[in-house]
Amino acid sequence: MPGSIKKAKVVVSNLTKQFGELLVLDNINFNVGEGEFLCIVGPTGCGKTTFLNLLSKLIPFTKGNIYIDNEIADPKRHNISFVFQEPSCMPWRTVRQNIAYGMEVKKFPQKEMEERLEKTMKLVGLTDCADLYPNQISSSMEQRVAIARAFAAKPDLLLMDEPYGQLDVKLRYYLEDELISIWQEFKTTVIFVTHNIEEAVYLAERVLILSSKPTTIKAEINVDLPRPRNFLDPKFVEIRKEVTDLIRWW
Ligand SMILES: Nc1ncnc2c1ncn2[C@@H]1O[C@H](COP(=O)(O)OP(=O)(O)OP(=O)(O)O)[C@@H](O)[C@H]1O
Repeated sequence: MPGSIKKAKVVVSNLTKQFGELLVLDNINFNVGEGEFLCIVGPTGCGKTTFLNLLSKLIPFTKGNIYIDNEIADPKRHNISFVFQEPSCMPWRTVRQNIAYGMEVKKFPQKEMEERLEKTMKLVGLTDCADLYPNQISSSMEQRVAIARAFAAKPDLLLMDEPYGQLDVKLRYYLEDELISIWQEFKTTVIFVTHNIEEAVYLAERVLILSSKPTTIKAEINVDLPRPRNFLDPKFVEIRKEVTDLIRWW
């Protein structure tokens, strides 16, 4: 874990998931540091989405446990936000109202809500569209709204499931930089799942590499490169190759 991270925010302990006879996740153990950006990569069908669903307690696990701030993770007590591959905006709310939603639910004081709202919209370049409705903006803009909403609500843990999977490469590079800016500003603890090894090495402080089923953690790679990262930096290329070699299942 990078030296700047002192405290474990999330502890995943002996996590096991079976669907009937099918053992998907097999005794997974790891910690996520407070404010860390962790990426998870792994072969198709190894259980990445299942894993995020377990973390957010959308589905029950077979064995093991997840702790947040040393307590058993509980969606009633902890704020676990999720950003999916498909943007999910409420069509009857404007951009501003969509971003404010999580803060309203959590009853943020009005002044704090307005400050965070303005700051977030600026960080993701949405200030000029604040009063538009989701059907008036592009789907990449909608995804920015979903991401802004998730960060604005001060989650204990933010789970991201391939949020840029549908976007073209150029736009994705741009949004990845934007994501790092907002993460650096709010110091949120993030778990980001992706198929894309380059994306993982670009974003993460640490990459967890999952095996194929029954899935375990095959390796863990620290990415100690300065930001903004450069895809052509020989050290970047070296880490990308290391992750690729570890994930290779063909
Ligand atoms: N509700 C379910 N019932 C039975 N099996 C399931 C269920 N959900 C997922 N699985 C199985 O669990 C395994 C892991 O699925 P999951 O979607 O989590 O993988 P993934 O790594 O996210 O896949 P991908 O890389 O394609 O996104 C797969 O074999 C899938 O068929």
